[in-house]
Amino acid sequence: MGVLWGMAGGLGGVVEGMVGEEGEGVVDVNELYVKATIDVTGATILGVELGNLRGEEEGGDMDFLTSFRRVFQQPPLSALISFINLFLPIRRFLPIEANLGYLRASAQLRRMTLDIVKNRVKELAQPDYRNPVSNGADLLTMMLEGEMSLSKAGDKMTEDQITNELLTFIAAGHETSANALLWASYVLAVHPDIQTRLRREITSHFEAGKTPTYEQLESVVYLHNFCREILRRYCPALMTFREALKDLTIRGTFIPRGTVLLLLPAVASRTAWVWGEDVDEFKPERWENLAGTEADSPYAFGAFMHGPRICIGKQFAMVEFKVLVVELVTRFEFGMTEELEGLGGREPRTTNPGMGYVPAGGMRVKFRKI
Ligand code: HEM
Repeated sequence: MGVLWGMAGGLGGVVEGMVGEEGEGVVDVNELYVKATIDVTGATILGVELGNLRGEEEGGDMDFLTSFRRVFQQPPLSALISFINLFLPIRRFLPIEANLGYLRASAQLRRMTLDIVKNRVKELAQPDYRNPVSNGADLLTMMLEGEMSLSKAGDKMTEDQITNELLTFIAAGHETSANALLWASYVLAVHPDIQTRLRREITSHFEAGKTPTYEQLESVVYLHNFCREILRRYCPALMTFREALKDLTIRGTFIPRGTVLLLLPAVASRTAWVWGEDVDEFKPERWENLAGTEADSPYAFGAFMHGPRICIGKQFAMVEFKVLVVELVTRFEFGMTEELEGLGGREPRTTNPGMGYVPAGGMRVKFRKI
């Protein structure tokens, strides 16, 4: 929790710097939140300080960040190749720079992550070592400590396997969280009533000047409902895959064994016969009165999916999301830019194709220091 609050404070500080002396300004939250969640990923998954949010010139591991961004924030052509590659493995054969640059960056990112793993193994062999970034509470340190407690060599993961796991967490853990925060900022800007209530509920639960505990954070029911409603209405991960392990029939359609199914978690979360006719409205209070199919079925809310492949970072993601929302909403008022006002109540267009639910032209929101 301490690491997360520290990172949230850093984000608040950067926004404060952006709004300057006047205390008010327009901020491109897309770029900003991706930077913030990359830094959270660095600290909590790897136990390293990436310094992305502070700005490249002020330090941080630039080589790591450059390859990280090249892989996870791909330019449009590279993103299109990645999308096609999900269905047709073209990455291995395509000799164009958009593809080759991506392949080089991914190989470099892998090498650097493996180096971090190897270094941490050496660091942990020192008797008094304590990771200074995460205080020992990062995933890599915890995995290695777990491995060290295993007695049989055959039970242990190799450094390569650990690296693969870490890369999966890095890939899955930052953009989804950044998208959730982006849509939260949009909703706060366009619904001042929700913003006021959220701020009031938060401040009434926390002691001024003291870092809230996990229990205090979890006790703010409206915050919990607000965050779940964001994830329902603006489901950040658009798609995931499953393979049918046996022949089956779903609602009259026969699906042979081996079929790869594309699942769209957002569909259940935006279906009127599940959630009711007000499915498209943003209503945090709907979570207080769940009564129909949405209450009966655990599958109604699909943001993290279900079953053995459910998002393993779900609990962490919820805490991270809440901490960042608390930090921002208690330090700033959110308002609409002329651009958002010009949409006349319509939502910004989103990218297509894409793996995430992201506004096509980015998202700019007005921040005013409280
Ligand atoms: C609001 C934020 C997030 C959302 C909406 C989200 C959603 C998802 C979804 C839909 C999946 C696919 C699950 C499936 O196929 O059944 C997934 C997988 C995964 N998520 Fe998240 N996620 C979020 C944040 C995070 C964070 C912060 C982490 C890491 C700390 C994380 C780690 C993972 C991992 C490792 C997987 C792969 C699991 C596997 O392949 O078995 N996620 N996530």
